Amino acid sequence: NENGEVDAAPESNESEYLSPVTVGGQSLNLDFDTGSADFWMFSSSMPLSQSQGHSTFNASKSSTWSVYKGASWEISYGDGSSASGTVGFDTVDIGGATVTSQAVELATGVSGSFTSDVNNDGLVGLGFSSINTIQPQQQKTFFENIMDDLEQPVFTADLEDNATGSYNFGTIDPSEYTGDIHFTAVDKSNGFWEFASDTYTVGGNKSQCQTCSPAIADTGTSLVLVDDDVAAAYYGQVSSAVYDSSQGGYTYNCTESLPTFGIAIGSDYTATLQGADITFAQIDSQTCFGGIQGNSGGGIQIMGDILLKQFFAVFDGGNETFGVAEK
Ligand SMILES: CC1CCN(C(=N)N)CC1
Ligand SMILES: CC1CCN(C(=N)N)CC1
Repeated sequence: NENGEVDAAPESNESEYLSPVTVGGQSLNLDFDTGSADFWMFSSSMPLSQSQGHSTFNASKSSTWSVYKGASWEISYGDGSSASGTVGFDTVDIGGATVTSQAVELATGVSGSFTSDVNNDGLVGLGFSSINTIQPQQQKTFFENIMDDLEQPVFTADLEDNATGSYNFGTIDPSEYTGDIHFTAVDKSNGFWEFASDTYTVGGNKSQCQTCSPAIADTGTSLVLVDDDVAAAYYGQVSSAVYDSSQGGYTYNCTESLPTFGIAIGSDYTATLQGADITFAQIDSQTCFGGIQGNSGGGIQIMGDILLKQFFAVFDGGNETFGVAEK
């Protein structure tokens, strides 16, 4: 088996987690993103104005690189950022787990938010390859390529609050969680680790959903984005909360003690966040920005890092399930 384990280091404002990956002998810090399926890196063939401050991959320095002639890719993300470029194949090693011919996408252009995000040298998409953007032929993700060689066809995410956590490929490490892992079935038809989430709790009081959009487990999104009626119900219990369109979400007085928030993971477990773990950022001396926000009617609920970092998360490619445990 080819199990592998790497650190997941939180970026300064905990907006993302970065992990060291070796491609053709070159090491870069990449953002593992279960909400997408493209593996791409900043490259030496980008304008310096876009790559300054980043590590870049130089295909001509890799003895194992091969070009995917005529192929290209182009992706845009929920936050409006985007990237595009060319494609090749190389040996990818993530903490000892190795794929000898991984489709690797080299950026020839990225949007401003990637250039300014200097710790992020690219992404490892860990969603399903039905949403990979490579043309003329979609290519498999690192996990899809290695899954059958792993001890178990799983990867786990132990993201931490203000500390370095880890991603593990091939094993579920019992030292990383307590109690039971609560699994739910995954519907991969949209390319995400998607599951039903039909109830929620605010301050311990359970409510039935109204919009009831399916949820995805998404390591590449910072916040928890719930249906707008759920966000309104939550902040309705926070006396100083207002929807501040200039900030793009709900803000409140940082001195408030926030109610707990729970979200169903499938039909028999509610993942509950403590009030103290819900604030995402302080935006001025008195005002805080919530880690729970509405999805603007997006039709999907996104369980991002604000939630994932409070739990141990298991992505099971064999059973096509997703599970969380306390830790
Ligand atoms: C549905 C969206 C969730 C956020 N995204 C992502 N993590 N790459 C994009 C897709
Ligand atoms: C999936 C996300 C990764 C980080 N992003 C960024 N640096 N602009 C946004 C997309």
